[in-house]
Amino acid sequence: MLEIRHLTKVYDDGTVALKDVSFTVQDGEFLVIIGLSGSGKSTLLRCINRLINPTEGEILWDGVDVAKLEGEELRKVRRRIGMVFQHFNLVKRSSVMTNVLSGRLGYAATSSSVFGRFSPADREKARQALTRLGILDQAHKRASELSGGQQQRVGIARALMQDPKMILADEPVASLDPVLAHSILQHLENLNKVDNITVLCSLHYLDLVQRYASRVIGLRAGEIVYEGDKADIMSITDEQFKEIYGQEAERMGAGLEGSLKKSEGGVA
Ligand SMILES: Nc1ncnc2c1ncn2[C@@H]1O[C@H](COP(=O)(O)OP(=O)(O)OP(=O)(O)O)[C@@H](O)[C@H]1O
Repeated sequence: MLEIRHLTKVYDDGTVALKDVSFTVQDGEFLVIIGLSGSGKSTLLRCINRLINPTEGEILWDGVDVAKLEGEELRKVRRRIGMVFQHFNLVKRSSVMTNVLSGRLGYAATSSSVFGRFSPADREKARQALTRLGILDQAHKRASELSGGQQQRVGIARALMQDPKMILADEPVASLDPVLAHSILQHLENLNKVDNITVLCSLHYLDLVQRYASRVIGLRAGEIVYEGDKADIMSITDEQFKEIYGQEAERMGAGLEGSLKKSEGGVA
């Protein structure tokens, strides 16, 4: 279980990005975070794995306060938290395989992996991850040669190499078209349902929120202004969604489900 208690982040320039944020995430949830641009979604996700250091508050993960960890203890916790980024964050000139293997670096006992000598077991694990994401045939291409949807699948395969207990996905489909967005979210849903990996994901289309979230929190100016479970999400109106999200809120469009069968990455 993840318990965020009174989390506050004030950046060096005085910007208050999170203000006394508290919520709990049970293991196995698919929590979606919604909120306008600038509302604090990225800051919140990045505080949880300490890519950003919170100013105040606790991040209790199975009772351990991640906000207080340092050194080896922080490294051990971090390697169980996969991260998926809007712009994929791949090393574009490296191969897909190398990018996926890099997800294993947190487990490296020596520096050998840094120089490209991953163990046969790690390589097999990477092949399995790529197979699961449907892109094993791309393994030896440069990451830059892949389409956006394929690159995001590499990003998920890389996260999978960490044997994550939790995945933080920061606007993972914001750079993708609707069909690819569903394909990527289906992969995350598959990891959530089949492997019981907790997912925390920021999204901004109501259709996607309703389709994938088991629970939603809404942020506005760094504060939680909405919390809803599956039933609440399904009954939310466009007007209510706009109240939380602002006028930018929109639907991706009807009739997508039918076209998914043809998409390149549906988890059939
Ligand atoms: N390094 C930083 N230094 C100062 N202010 C920052 C920094 N990073 C983010 N902010 C500010 O903190 C607030 C929250 O930003 P954050 O990126 O977390 O929001 P967000 O909801 O993820 O927005 P977006 O969807 O645009 O990424 C914004 O006002 C932003 O300008």
